[in-house]
Amino acid sequence: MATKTHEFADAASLAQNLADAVASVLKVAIAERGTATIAVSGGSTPKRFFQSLSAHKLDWSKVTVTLVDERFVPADNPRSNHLLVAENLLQGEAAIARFLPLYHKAANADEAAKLASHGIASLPAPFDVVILGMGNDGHTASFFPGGDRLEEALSSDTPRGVITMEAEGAGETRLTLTFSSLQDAHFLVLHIEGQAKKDTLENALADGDEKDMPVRAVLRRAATPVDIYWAP
Ligand SMILES: O=C(O)[C@H](O)[C@@H](O)[C@H](O)[C@H](O)COP(=O)(O)O
Repeated sequence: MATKTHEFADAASLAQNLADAVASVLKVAIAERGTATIAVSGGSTPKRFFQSLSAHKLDWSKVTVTLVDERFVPADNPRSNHLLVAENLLQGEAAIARFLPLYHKAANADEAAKLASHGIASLPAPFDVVILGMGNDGHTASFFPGGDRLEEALSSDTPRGVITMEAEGAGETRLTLTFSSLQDAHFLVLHIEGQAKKDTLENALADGDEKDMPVRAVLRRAATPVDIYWAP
């Protein structure tokens, strides 16, 4: 279990420091490869970080932004992670970045997941940056406890790509990157805030089954050491 924790006095300084670190990784990727990729999570936590990152001066025309997971809803739905990213990250300097959606207007979520997988497969692997969040139930991405395809999503044998996930705590049907898609990112971040999430993390770092707290799969088995960013 390789993790490094970065604690900050408040959310604003976390957002600025994480944005600085991510921008540095993206710049190196662009310098070395001519392109850069970042997969981000939704939820309420990352909004300030997105806004800080969007102000960074780098060649955003060389950056592809995608999602770690998405609700199976169109981008005009208030629950859409695409909408959250469009309104908070794809602004300012970052407005010209390419966005690769997971949601597609398809007959069903499985068809949308297949289309999303094709899109992800078109990107160089591994991701340069993956930003994960965590729920107080120990989910990350859309790896929810009790998820109908949780075992498949977490299996190292499941190829890179996007699969659907149904779970009691998930609300709509989800589209999620598989564990193998995100676990070897060059910069793998778990961004959490508040004491409740810190307590949940301590629980996740203790013994227990991955199925009960799926974030354990990332904390225990990710090829890349996880950088945990936390503020009260
Ligand atoms: O689509 C989502 O909601 C996210 O990908 C999800 O995994 C999120 O990171 C956690 O649920 C934490 O959400 P909060 O930041 O709102 O606590």
